[in-house]
Amino acid sequence: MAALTIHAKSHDYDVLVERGVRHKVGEFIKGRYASIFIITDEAVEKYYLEDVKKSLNGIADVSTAVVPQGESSKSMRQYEHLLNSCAEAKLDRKSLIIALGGGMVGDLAGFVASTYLRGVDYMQMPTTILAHDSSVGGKVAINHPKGKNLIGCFYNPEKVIYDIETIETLSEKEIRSGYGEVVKHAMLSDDVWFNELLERDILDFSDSKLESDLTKGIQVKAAIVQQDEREMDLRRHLNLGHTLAHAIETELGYGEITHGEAVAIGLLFTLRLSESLFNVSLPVEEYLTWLQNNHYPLSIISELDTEAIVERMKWDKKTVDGSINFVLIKKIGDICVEPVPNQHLSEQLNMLKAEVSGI
Ligand SMILES: NC(=O)c1ccc[n+]([C@@H]2O[C@H](COP(=O)([O-])OP(=O)(O)OC[C@H]3O[C@@H](n4cnc5c(N)ncnc54)[C@H](O)[C@@H]3O)[C@@H](O)[C@H]2O)c1
Ligand SMILES: O=C(O)C(=O)C[C@@H](O)[C@H](O)[C@H](O)COP(=O)(O)O
Ligand SMILES: [Zn+2]
Repeated sequence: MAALTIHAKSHDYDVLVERGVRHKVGEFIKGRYASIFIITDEAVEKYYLEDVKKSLNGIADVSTAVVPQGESSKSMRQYEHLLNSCAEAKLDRKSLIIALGGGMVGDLAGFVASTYLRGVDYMQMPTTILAHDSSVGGKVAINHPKGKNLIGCFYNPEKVIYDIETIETLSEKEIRSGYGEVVKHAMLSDDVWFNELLERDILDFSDSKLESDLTKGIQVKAAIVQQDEREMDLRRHLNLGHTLAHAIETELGYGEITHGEAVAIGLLFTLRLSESLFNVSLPVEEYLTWLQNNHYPLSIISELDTEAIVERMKWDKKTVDGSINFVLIKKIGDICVEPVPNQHLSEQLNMLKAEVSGI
């Protein structure tokens, strides 16, 4: 069991990482709330909703809402649907919303919690590898056709209860997706962890390796969000790889590529782009080999229209006055943010497309 307390401006909250902890959720909530509203998706409902409901038996009135699985549910439509469900369930300021699922559910349910009655308490119960990232730090949002997470706010959970036993039912694609954010945290951190990760087949993880990766990822994120909760400066580092990733996700249509796979590709571009700007040598070949060995969908890059992607990148939230600010890397663990001219981004994207189509 690993536990960490995040010191946020609004309140401190604990992140508990433990196998099987979904069966004990009631213990953490007892006596605090009169009613509980669990938001989940269709796939997670099938596996874990009953366990959580059982653990809340006799603790409070429990109602549930189930949204379709997939990124397209992070939408105005599902947001409105959930607000209606909150009203129908007569939730009040002594109610708790539980987000049971991956990052899609966490972002959507968190945004509902942040706006219903101008804010009710919510708890994150992540069930994917990727959600070691999304469940911590309080960014909640839905997507807009123009860009990812364009409608949202910062709203911290009361608690994060992470039952890593739930990861056993994830598909290979979702393990790959989750490791996109794990490798991002390793790049932000140090080359010991990064190099060790590159040695590994991510489908072949042991429980202890997985727990250690997730705990380290959460620690990297926690250290940053505690210093800069609202992304005035340092928190932009957590967006490493995301300017391209979000552009790809939006261009292809939400859900056509997973967020973590897009991030993994965005990180490859970031390494190449950083080399071109700083005259440094980065472990690009090693990272590319790891991506190939683990079957990340690199060929998608060659299908993209370069100018369309550059246009999409302008919707990044770090863009100021039309200038795209990119999170760049000088060496593993040494990160900076700088404006990059559109022309240079186009050239580098074309070069990466050529490189990837040749492998
Ligand atoms: N708020 C943040 O800081 C933050 C950080 C990173 C990512 N995100 C967001 O998170 C989302 C991606 O999260 P995700 O990758 O968890 O996606 P997701 O929530 O869509 O889950 C991926 C798929 O796995 C299924 N699933 C979830 N848990 C399962 C389990 N235990 N067993 C079997 N199937 C399971 C889901 O039904 C879904 O089909 C994106 O919207 C991204 O923008 C937010
Ligand atoms: O927590 C953050 O800050 C991050 O940037 C983490 C990212 O992994 C995550 O995808 C986040 O939702 C992206 O935020 P956005 O502000 O670029 O939408
Ligand atoms: Zn992300």
